[in-house]
Amino acid sequence: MPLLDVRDLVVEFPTRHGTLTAVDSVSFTVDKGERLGIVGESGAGKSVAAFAILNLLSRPGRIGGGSITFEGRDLTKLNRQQMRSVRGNRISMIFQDPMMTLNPVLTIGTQMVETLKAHRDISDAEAKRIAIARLGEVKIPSPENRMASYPHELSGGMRQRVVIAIALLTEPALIIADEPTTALDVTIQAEIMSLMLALCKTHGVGLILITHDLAVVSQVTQRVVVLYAGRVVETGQTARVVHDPVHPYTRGLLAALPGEGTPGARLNQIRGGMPSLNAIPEGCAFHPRCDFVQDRCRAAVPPLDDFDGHRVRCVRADDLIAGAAA
Ligand SMILES: Nc1ncnc2c1ncn2[C@@H]1O[C@H](COP(=O)(O)OP(=O)(O)OP(=O)(O)O)[C@@H](O)[C@H]1O
Repeated sequence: MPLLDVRDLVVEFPTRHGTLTAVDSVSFTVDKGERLGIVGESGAGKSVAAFAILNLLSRPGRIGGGSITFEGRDLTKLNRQQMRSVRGNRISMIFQDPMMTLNPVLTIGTQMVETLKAHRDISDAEAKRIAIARLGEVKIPSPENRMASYPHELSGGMRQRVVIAIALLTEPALIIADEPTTALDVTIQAEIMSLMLALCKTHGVGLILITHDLAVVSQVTQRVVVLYAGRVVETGQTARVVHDPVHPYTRGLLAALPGEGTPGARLNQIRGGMPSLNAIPEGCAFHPRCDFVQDRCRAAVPPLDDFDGHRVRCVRADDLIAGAAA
């Protein structure tokens, strides 16, 4: 049984003009200790899917269907109190902005001790000992002294390290990290990603890494889900998807990665942009941006076809795999 089994998840936002579907029948699993990437441009539905897992959708967002089974329990059926025993305990979340997690008026030590004591029946001294050990693990220099620091006394990178230490405090089975390094300097981004990868391995913790960056997905994850306009368009082993992408959207994301020798330059951007939820194109939602579009692409949403464990939602997948598409 997978650690997390998200099946046919639908997330919708009711509005005066009708119900908008941000996540449309999305399924994926995460095994114990496995690292899964969820990738797509802004507006693909990545964060909304993650928030749905943790029952953190902001109103009027709601789960419109599907199931989210974690450690054998359907999270969509838990009450608030039951959910509190999962969130921040069995599943931790790391956000882009460390200040979404850190309280500016409390010292790092106080926050860590309080977090631990909220979930464990342990003494202050024991909680402090664990907190210092975790700060050491995320390579915070002189962790004992840092316990007395306030978040504003740390750099952005150090703050995110503290957030990672907090995420690990309760020995969760799963961490959901939503663009955890996007707000940091490029050099620090790589350091923090390597640290997260190492810690996930050491602790055997599963990871859902949400990002727009396939290069990071390739570095950190074992499997990947590519989302476009709320739907899975391609999924499979990361190495296979990155080396032999099939869906024109995945190919476009890879072609748009900065090339060697052109730091920061974004070549070959996919033309156009992600549609807004009230204007998702008929048929394949990607068809207006696709170089391989045919009439049938506009007719119906293509199925997610399985090519030996590599799944692709494109009616031209066979042509693309054979290199025969034009
Ligand atoms: N509270 C809300 N009300 C209405 N629509 C919303 C709300 N929150 C998100 N959406 C819409 O849901 C869609 C998916 O948003 P989401 O934040 O999941 O995208 P994302 O892929 O995580 O992008 P980003 O990288 O920008 O966070 C977007 O079109 C967004 O406008």
